[in-house]
Amino acid sequence: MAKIGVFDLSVRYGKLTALSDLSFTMPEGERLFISGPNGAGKSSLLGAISGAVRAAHGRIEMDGEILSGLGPEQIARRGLSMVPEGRRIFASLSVRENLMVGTGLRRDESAVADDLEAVFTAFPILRERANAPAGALSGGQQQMLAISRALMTNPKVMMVDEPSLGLAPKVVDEVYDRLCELQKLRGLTLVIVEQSSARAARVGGRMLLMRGGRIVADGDAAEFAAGDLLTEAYFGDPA
Ligand SMILES: Nc1ncnc2c1ncn2[C@@H]1O[C@H](COP(=O)(O)OP(=O)(O)OP(=O)(O)O)[C@@H](O)[C@H]1O
Repeated sequence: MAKIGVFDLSVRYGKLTALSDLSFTMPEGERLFISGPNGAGKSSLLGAISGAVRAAHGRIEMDGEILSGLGPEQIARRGLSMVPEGRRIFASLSVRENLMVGTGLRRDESAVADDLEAVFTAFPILRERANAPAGALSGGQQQMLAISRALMTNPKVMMVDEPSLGLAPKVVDEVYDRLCELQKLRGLTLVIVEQSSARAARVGGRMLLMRGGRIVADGDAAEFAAGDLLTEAYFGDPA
């Protein structure tokens, strides 16, 4: 059974069609990059899966259960967590308070404490700065905080919208290294919006290339970057 299944999904904003009859499935533990130019529909796809954006038609499933029609909180309770574009941390709250925001739906207090320890072990800087206001962190540290906050919900599936946005290449490397370690450690199914197919190829995984609200290619990220120079030239590559 697929971990995530998307079937004939369409999303419209008024008269504008953002996603058009889009379908794909992904198995548990997969790392899937979603790439494509501005306006391709990448964020709309993540929004529809997480319940933040309403589908015009189609069906989304997780572990065979239909998610369509459920709200973001109900979907989060089923184990799907989202790291939004722009990170959206609470600048005036401390790092620790930001992390605890992610645990609002959980009742398992001792497991929450274990997860906090695991996050602090993965990102020692967050332990060091636990009582500092999150707004005082650097951009890369804020991205790590946003990822950690999502992990504190104890997700099975995590979706990250453009983790490299506005970060220096070296910091992006570090964010991806940690993300991949955590995926392995927790057996996460990971969906990442990444504009740079070269970056996706370096990290490794499957890639869906979107354009105009449709999937135009689906394959190994490394093969895209190595073999399809025309695509690369057409879409450009900010990395
Ligand atoms: N809330 C909204 N209301 C109206 N139109 C929207 C809304 N959100 C997105 N759109 C439009 O839907 C299309 C898909 O946008 P979306 O943000 O999903 O693409 P994207 O691939 O994530 O783009 P980017 O890389 O720029 O973030 C675009 O034409 C966009 O202008």
